[in-house]
Amino acid sequence: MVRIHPSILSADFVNLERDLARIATADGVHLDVMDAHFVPNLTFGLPMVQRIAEVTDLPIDVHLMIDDPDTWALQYAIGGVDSVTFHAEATRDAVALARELRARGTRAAIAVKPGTEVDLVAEHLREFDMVLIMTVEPGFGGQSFMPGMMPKLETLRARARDLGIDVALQVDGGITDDTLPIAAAAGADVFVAGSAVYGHADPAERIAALRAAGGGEAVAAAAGDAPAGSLER
Ligand SMILES: O=C(CO)[C@H](O)[C@H](O)COP(=O)(O)O
Ligand SMILES: [Co+2]
Repeated sequence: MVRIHPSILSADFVNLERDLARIATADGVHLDVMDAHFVPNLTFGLPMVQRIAEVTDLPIDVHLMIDDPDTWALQYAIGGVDSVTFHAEATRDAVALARELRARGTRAAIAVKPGTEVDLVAEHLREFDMVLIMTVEPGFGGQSFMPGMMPKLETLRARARDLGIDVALQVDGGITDDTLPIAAAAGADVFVAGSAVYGHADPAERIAALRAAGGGEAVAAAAGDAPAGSLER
């Protein structure tokens, strides 16, 4: 299954409601929260996520690139937010945080930067609904895909198979028509795309093209399907 989650990082923040409407055929929307500490960039925080949740029916996938998610991540477990992703590198107790998120009805996801191994994540894979393998250094859109991250996906997909669990594997950074099939072959099933969607005149056409590149059928989460969420446990 190929799920496309456009990142609004490359959208027009002044015309965000319009740009959200343009990706209505996507499977979810990816919101990059950056604090200028964990990453060298600053985007937006909870008020913006709350407002976006009011105007879109798409399942929201919040990617927290912030220090101290143990303290802040639970704030994002609000209506309309399907999953909250925190970084392994910034979290004191990832298992405890994942359990708290799940207890609040939000899917829990853990992200790893390119330099972080996935051994510990693999060890506790049952605790997470999704693992985000960063295929660029977090902080900015428009960077080049790092194919060297593919063994991490293969390791986690094999581990999930061994455990008999269905965990979503997301990739984020440099996803295009050319790189999506590489990540899909390695085991990814949720694909974040910022510039490959919003860097073009017709985002809906780009979503369809990315799905086709993954060999996936159009599985658009039409408005009204949102409660089903974009990630299946
Ligand atoms: O988390 C991110 C950056 O840290 C973004 O989600 C990602 O970079 C999307 O942008 P693009 O598809 O243009 O690479
Ligand atoms: Co992201």
